[in-house]
Order: sequence, then C-alpha cells, then structure tokens
Amino acid sequence: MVVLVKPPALDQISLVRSPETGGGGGPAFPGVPAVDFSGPGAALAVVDACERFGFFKVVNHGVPAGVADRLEAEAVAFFARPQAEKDASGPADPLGYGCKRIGRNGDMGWLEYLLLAVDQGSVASPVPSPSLRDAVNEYVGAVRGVAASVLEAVAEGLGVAPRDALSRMVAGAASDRVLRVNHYPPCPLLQRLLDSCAVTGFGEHTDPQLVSVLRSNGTAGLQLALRDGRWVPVPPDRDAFFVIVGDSLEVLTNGRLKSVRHRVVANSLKPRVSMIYFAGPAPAQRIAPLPELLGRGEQGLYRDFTWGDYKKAAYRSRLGDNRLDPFRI
Ligand SMILES: C=C1C[C@]23C[C@@]1(O)CC[C@H]2[C@@]12CC[C@H](O)[C@@](C)(C(=O)O1)[C@H]2[C@@H]3C(=O)O
Ligand SMILES: O=C(O)CCC(=O)C(=O)O
Ligand SMILES: [Fe+2]
Repeated sequence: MVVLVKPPALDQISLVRSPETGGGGGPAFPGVPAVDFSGPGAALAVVDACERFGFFKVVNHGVPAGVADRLEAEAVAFFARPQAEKDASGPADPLGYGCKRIGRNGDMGWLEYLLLAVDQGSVASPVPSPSLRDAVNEYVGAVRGVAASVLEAVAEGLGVAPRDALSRMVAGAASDRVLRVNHYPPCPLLQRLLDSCAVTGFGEHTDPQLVSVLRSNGTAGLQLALRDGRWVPVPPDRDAFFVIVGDSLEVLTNGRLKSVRHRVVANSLKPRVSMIYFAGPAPAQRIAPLPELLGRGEQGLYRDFTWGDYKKAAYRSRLGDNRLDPFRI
C-alpha cells in the first residue's frame, strides 16, 4: 500500500493526477493552435480555435520581446525579496500581494502573486517599486493592444459589426482590467509520485472576463481541459501570447465560444513566472448575447445580468465552481 503523507508546507494544497486522461480517450490533441496576427486569415483562425478549444496562441503579435522580458525580470526580483517586504504589499483582497491563498473562499495553490488594477493605459494599484511600476506600465500598454486585436478578430470572424463591438467593452474608462503576475516556485518537497501526481499551482477554473492574455517564461505547468474533459499540457512559448476565452465572451456569443477550464501544476525543478491580463468590462455593462449572434427566434441561453452582478457572484464562489451555471436559463 502507498501512503501519501504531504509535508506541512503542502498540507492545504491539493494534488492532481497530471495529466489525467478522463474517460475513454478521444481524438489526439493536435496541439495549441497558433494564429499569426501579421497575416491575412487571422479572424477566421481565431474563431475556429475559440470554438474548438477556447484557447490559442498569438504569434507575430508585434510586441517587442523586451517588454515582457523586462516585466519578467522585475517580477523575479520582486518575488526574490524577503517575505516580510512582500507581505507589506498584501494580503491580496482581492488586489495586492498574495501567497498560496487564492481568492477569499479557501482555495490554495503553490504560488505567490501580485494582482493589480489597470486603468486605461497604466496600473491603478500601488506597485511595490518604481522600476516594477514602469515595467508593468510598459507591459499593459502593449498587452491591452493584443486583447483589443483579439476581440476585433472575434467580432470580424463571427460577422459582428461594428468591428469594435467587443473590444470597446474592455477599453472604456470604467472597464474592469486586472493584471496578475504569478510566481510558482519550484516544488521539490514532493517529487512526482508514481509518475502521475503533481502539486496544484493554480487549481482548475474558468476566467470570468471576456478574454485573458497570458505570457509565461519557459517553464511548463499550464494545462487545458479539452471539450471531452481530457487534460492536456500547454508547451510554454515565451514569444507568444496565449489567449483564454472567459465566461463573459461565452455569454456574449450565446455559447458559440465557450470558456475553457485550465489549471497550473507546480514544477519540481524550475520556477514558473506568468503574467495575465484579464480584459473585463465596466460594472454596468450588460452581459447578454449580441443580437447579431441570435438566429431568428433563437433564445438567449442566460438570464440578464451585468458584469457587476457577475463579479459579485464570482467573488463568493470557489475557484473550481462553474460560475455560469446559476445564470443559465
Ligand atoms: C477563488 C477565486 C479567485 C478569483 C475570485 C474567485 O472567487 C473566483 C474567480 C477567481 C479568478 C480566476 C481568474 C483570475 O485569476 C481572477 C483574478 C479572476 O478574475 O477570477 C481570480 C480571482 C482572484 O484571484 O481574486
Ligand atoms: O499562471 C498561469 O499560467 C495561469 C494562471 C491563471 O489561470 C490565472 O491566473 O487565472
Ligand atoms: Fe485563469
């Protein structure tokens, strides 16, 4: 008999079978779709990837590599500071520095992070150092353009007019944008057991916003749930931005694009650093299917709500909950 005893530092963090194959197997995962934003055809490729996986990566996005590299270096320097100094920027509630605790309802992961509010072009939260603030500002200045291009491509690919019908929802002065910088330290305490168990870095969930734009260093750990429930690893790519369809975009498209469950498992040897820009709308924004996407006589699948309503409910939920279920008709 194998008895699993977790070291104290891990005793509130769950283990996952990784990757788990779900029941029955399914068609081979062809890999994460890469959409080239420098050429023609991006809009249709974006919609195809969002319909099939709720996930893709943007290549040739035009953001100079130095912008993300600089934020990554500043983040590494911040997370290397003494714990007491980092704690002075926390606890995250929901913004600020957080360690292991995710949200307010008991979720735990093997990570530390900074959650920062972003206004139209720069960070709106206090940032622990001027050099980190400059790097964050430079980064959000660039990544918000990627989020806008993605949402324009979605609108174009779905035949929604005007082209900025979605992107303008996350570009207004009152829009709710957040930048999250995650650091997953190596987790040597628990080496992979039986070759199939891993420590939860960030538990499985969907993102509540329209889209999330993620960039990570070269350390693996991100996993994606396919539509048939199988989990697949996402190979890291420092040069790309990964795009995650969120719950709000699912509703706006009446379920044609679906939000995707994803999670991160800790690496036993290398640190993972990721930065994720969550593009959310203004609290008063109605989140309802776009009329162009409802066929004649077709009903919306969700009851009427605003982003403010949804966010309030989200912050009362556990990470892994299906937050859209209570809003389905
Ligand atoms: C457990 C939670 C953390 C979270 C708020 C929530 O109550 C449920 C949604 C979580 C999530 C997931 C995506 C993003 O990382 C995040 C910032 C968000 O908008 O929703 C987190 C929230 C958080 O960490 O505060
Ligand atoms: O750190 C990552 O790679 C993903 C984290 C994530 O999904 C999130 O912060 O919502
Ligand atoms: Fe996420």
